[in-house]
Amino acid sequence: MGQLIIFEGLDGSGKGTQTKLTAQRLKEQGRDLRQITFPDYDSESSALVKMYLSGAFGDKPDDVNAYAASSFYAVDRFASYKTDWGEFYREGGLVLSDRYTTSNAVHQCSKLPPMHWDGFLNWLFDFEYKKFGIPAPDAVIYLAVDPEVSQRLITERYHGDESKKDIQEKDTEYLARSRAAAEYCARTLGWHRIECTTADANGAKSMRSVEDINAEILAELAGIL
Ligand SMILES: Cc1cn([C@H]2C[C@H](O)[C@@H](COP(=O)(O)O)O2)c(=O)[nH]c1=O
Repeated sequence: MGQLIIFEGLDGSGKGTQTKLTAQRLKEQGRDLRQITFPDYDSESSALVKMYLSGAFGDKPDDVNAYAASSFYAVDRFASYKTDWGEFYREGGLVLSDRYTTSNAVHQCSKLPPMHWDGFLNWLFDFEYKKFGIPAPDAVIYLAVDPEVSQRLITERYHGDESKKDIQEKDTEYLARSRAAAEYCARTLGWHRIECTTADANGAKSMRSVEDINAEILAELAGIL
């Protein structure tokens, strides 16, 4: 079996950028690897995910319960494993993924009261890793960002056009609950937490530089790969 490393974080945490940069740096060091990302929007397997995110089942994330929404994303992952990277992984390859089952852990957990989180997480990992049979990650790099900073980054990404946000991005209360769930998962599931926000002398918060964050990620991975 190969190794599977996940990059996780809330929307606007820079996961995509860090996954790409880490892949590039590891390739420069001579590592052969595959880089994947979820949802797999280019594949038909993401049809249900697209319907859900565009509001076909209701315009609030809570209109689709944690278990049903998780199954849409799980099917997308199963298809990608079977048709794209499974063989490479089974033959010993290194796979870096921008989001994975861990995104269901963060974003779907948050639809449930905290007392049900452990039960949901047990169900989720059994469902995806045991019943579906896709691999469990070897390590999860969790990019922690102050919610105020990540909201600013999401708005900038869409140039202030709120209508471009998907139903999860629009719901600020849901995002706050997702942050709580992410911190809980990082703490209880042994994720490697990288603090991506810094504050200046006046307390103004901003993101650390991409290179600075990446150097910390590479140092973490040096102990894993
Ligand atoms: C991959 C994945 C994403 N999500 C959520 C996170 C985002 O709010 C949303 C869309 O992902 P994106 O922002 O990376 O395009 O889907 C899950 O809830 N479970 C998953 O397994």
